Amino acid sequence: MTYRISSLSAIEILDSRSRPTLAVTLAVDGATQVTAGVPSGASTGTREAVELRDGDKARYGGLGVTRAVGNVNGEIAAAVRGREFAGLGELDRALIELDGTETKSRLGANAIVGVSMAAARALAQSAGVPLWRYLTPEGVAPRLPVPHFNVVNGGAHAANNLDFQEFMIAPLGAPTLTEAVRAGAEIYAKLRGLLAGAGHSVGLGDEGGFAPQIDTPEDVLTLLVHAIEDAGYRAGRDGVAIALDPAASEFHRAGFYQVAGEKLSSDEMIERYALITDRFPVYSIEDGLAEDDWDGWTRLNARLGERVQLVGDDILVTNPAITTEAIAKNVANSALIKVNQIGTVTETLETIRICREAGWTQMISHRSGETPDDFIADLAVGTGCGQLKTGAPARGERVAKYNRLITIEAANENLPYGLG
Ligand SMILES: O=C(O)[C@@H](CO)OP(=O)(O)O
Ligand SMILES: [Mg+2]
Repeated sequence: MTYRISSLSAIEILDSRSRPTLAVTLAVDGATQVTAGVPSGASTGTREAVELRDGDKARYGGLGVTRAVGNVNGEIAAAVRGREFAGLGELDRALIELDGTETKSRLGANAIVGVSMAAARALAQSAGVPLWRYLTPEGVAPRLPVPHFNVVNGGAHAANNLDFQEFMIAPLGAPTLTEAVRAGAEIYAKLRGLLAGAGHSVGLGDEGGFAPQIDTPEDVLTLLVHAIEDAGYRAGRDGVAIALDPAASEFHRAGFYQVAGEKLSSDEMIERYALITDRFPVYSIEDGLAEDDWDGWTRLNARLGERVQLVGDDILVTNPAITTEAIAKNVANSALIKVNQIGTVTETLETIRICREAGWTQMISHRSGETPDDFIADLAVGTGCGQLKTGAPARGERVAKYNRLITIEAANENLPYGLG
């Protein structure tokens, strides 16, 4: 079966950080139009596909995306509208070829990923199946992922507080997705009370988590365990576990990891994580070391990889070739998956496949700049990877994804929940 893109256009809208991004609208074979909102990161890996921004300081301080919008409405639409495609893979390959650069910098990864996401949605619609089912690879069993609620925000996602970027609670032991969301919301409420009671700010960071002025990651973890237990849950893998994303590239300066006033070598940082995972129910650490510290990553994986999930984000950037190299070098045991880091849905699915076949786990992820688009909820269910991180259980653009998971669960009682 083939299909034709009958309409394709884009406009500039705002993301959750009040920065411009794209909404791409597309239809196939004259059917109803669908839209995709393009996400955008703040702590980006240097090898990510490149977002095209206008650079015109007079508009949005240079962050406008009218050139990327123009590329969708102009060159991309001219190249793909009316043309026959056998499927999403063929369209994505055409977009990659049209762009012609390694990093999608000519037309913009933000332009290309919006077209790719909208096309996937339109194809699911024309096949008469939910998006998650359309995205399910052959031979893979879909499942509802463990939501990873980022309840304390630091690093590049909040002003002047913690060095570690994300402290997430993950209800691994919840019986269902809906109960996992309830646990997340109840613990979030308890945490607000604990923070306020201790005189901390309960202002929010970019991903809806609290952004208190607390010095050390260990102090935050102590509070989190309290919040989990006060809410009536068990802290640990059989209840509610904790996942970290220190986003260490951001505090790796002059060859040292600079945490809470200390200057740590790679090996000292690794030992700090060993202590943290001994003391607290931390089951997963993403970007524990910097993206250019591959040797450190290998030692981290040798030291903790047997008992802790070590997730590569900035170091892998959802890139199939880099991920393949990282697997060969044994630098981690898990990959963070962000559609806009690589720029097409097809390449994203390819990176997921590579991980699955190597026995690496995968966690689907939002960006710190989001729209209410809930594409990634379906991607997480369809690929059966068992993990999704999409911020706190607060703020509309984050809650949209969790609510989408609840809706999928309600309509599909037989879908299993959990890591798998
Ligand atoms: O580091 C991360 O994992 C992401 C999402 O939480 O942040 P950003 O989108 O800013 O890169
Ligand atoms: Mg990260």
